[in-house]
Amino acid sequence: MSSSDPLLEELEASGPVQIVISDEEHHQFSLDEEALEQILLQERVRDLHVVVVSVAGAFRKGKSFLLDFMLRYMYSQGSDAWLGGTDEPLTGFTWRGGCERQTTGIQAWSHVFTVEKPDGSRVAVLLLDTQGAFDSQSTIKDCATLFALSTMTSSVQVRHASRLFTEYGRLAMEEIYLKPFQSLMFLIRDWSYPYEHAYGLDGGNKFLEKRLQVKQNQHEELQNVRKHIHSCFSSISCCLLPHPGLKVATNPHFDGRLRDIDEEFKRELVNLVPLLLAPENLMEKEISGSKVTCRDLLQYFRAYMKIYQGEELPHPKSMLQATAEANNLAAVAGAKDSYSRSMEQVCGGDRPYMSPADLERSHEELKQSCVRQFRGVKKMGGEEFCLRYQEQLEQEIDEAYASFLKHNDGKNIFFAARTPATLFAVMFVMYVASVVTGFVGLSPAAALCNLLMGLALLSLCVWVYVRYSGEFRELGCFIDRLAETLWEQVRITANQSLSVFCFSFPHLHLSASCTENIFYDLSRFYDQVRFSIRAGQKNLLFH
Ligand SMILES: Nc1nc2c(ncn2[C@@H]2O[C@H](COP(=O)(O)OP(=O)(O)OP(=O)(O)O)[C@@H](O)[C@H]2O)c(=O)[nH]1
Ligand SMILES: [Mg+2]
Repeated sequence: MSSSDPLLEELEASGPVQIVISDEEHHQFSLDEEALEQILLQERVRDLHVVVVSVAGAFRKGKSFLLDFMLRYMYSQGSDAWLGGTDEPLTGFTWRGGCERQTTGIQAWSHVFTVEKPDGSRVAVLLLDTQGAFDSQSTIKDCATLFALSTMTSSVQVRHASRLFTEYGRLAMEEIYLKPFQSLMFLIRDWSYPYEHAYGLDGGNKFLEKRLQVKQNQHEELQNVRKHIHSCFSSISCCLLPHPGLKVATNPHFDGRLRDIDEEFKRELVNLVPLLLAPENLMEKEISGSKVTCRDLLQYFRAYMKIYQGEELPHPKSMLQATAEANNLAAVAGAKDSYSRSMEQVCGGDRPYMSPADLERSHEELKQSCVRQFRGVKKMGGEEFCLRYQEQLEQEIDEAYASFLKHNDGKNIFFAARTPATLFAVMFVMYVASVVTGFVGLSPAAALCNLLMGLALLSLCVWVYVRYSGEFRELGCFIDRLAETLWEQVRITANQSLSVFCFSFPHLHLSASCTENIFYDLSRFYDQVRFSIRAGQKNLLFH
């Protein structure tokens, strides 16, 4: 790869990006949409299905530390030596020792990895780090918001045991009959009882099974959590990790190098990370049964963030509503993007001028196919809800068409020459008028005509200068508008005269619509003829 390779440059510049910002004072969170857009809307990944891996849990437990090993795995692209050199400091998401919290809000790794799965599909992998819960500065609502956000947006969440959000999942469940969350992995660190349950996934799963058993003598609430957690997540697992050693936990100068980490911990880490990130284990984010692309994920973030900005914790129903809304918005965005891309190919910047009728025909065809695409996406919220978004899509497509049309008009050489042509015409008419009026002795009228001719000439000079230099563009637009108004006036007057003419000579068989907009209809007529010839229907020519 050369150093000017954009992917290489992006890799070199990659780092943690704050996507959810926490306002400490007001206990509010806000989404940095621009930052998230820059990550998720990169051309390389925006249409790929996304795997979102997040690590959440109590504060100061080593979440960012673990994520940095995940980053090493992702960057090594399947190499066996992914864990790194013995003296390499651990970098990536910022981590440190001590008892003061480090990560706030939600951070994403700016580089979205692309991985080919064994079935040949390419997926995008996004890594998220979240603020730790239960620190002294956050309220219960803060913790709940962040947990819920990362649970709702990730396909695999690694976290310490918590029961806070299983309730959300359960209530949403009642209405959609699908498991609302995907994969949850409890990670239990500093496990001290390997003689009862061995380190790793097997021991962890056995431990979890035992813990999730419902017993009659348990408190009802605990029983409920145990019952419901399985109905909320498609898969739940547990992994037990050994203590990483005293240097990791207590040495203030520890910089993450492998030399200072216990062998046993490293051994388990080598097993754990591929369980989450190996191509065959990657799990795409799904919402209501359909896989989500990076572009869709942006909509979900926006929708969820909106409902978490209120004073209260949102009701599960509004979470469901937000999901349905985002679901539909994502389908709108996907369909509109298909429309814009196809139209770009038909009449984009580098394509030559196209006749308005051909353009309209392509627009209608593409609009139909994009609406079909929208309707084909599995969506939540019912038919009526979906119709609202279909209308929005149609409106957005029409708006995009209007700008494509304008752009296309701009490529028409006659359209571009309209202003100077009009000004020339004004000058010519005024010149003739001044000669005639001068000849019959109406000298004030002749002077007025001369003045108008001079003004038209001045406008023409200014217009040429503006077009050439790109300065005083406002003035240029004003002259364009003035010329257009004049042109339109002349056109309307000409049409009206033509109507009167047709009315007086009906045997000419000029249609009524033709008199309304003769120029446009003539071009349509011409296109129709051309189209008919192309279709081999030569008889249409004589209609
Ligand atoms: N005991 C123990 N310490 C660990 C483990 N993993 C990392 N640490 C240490 O935990 C400390 C905190 O690590 P971070 O990754 O910053 O923790 P965090 O959970 O991201 O912290 P916040 O962002 O503040 O919530 C560091 O000093 C790590 O060396 C572990 O498995 N066990
Ligand atoms: Mg952290």
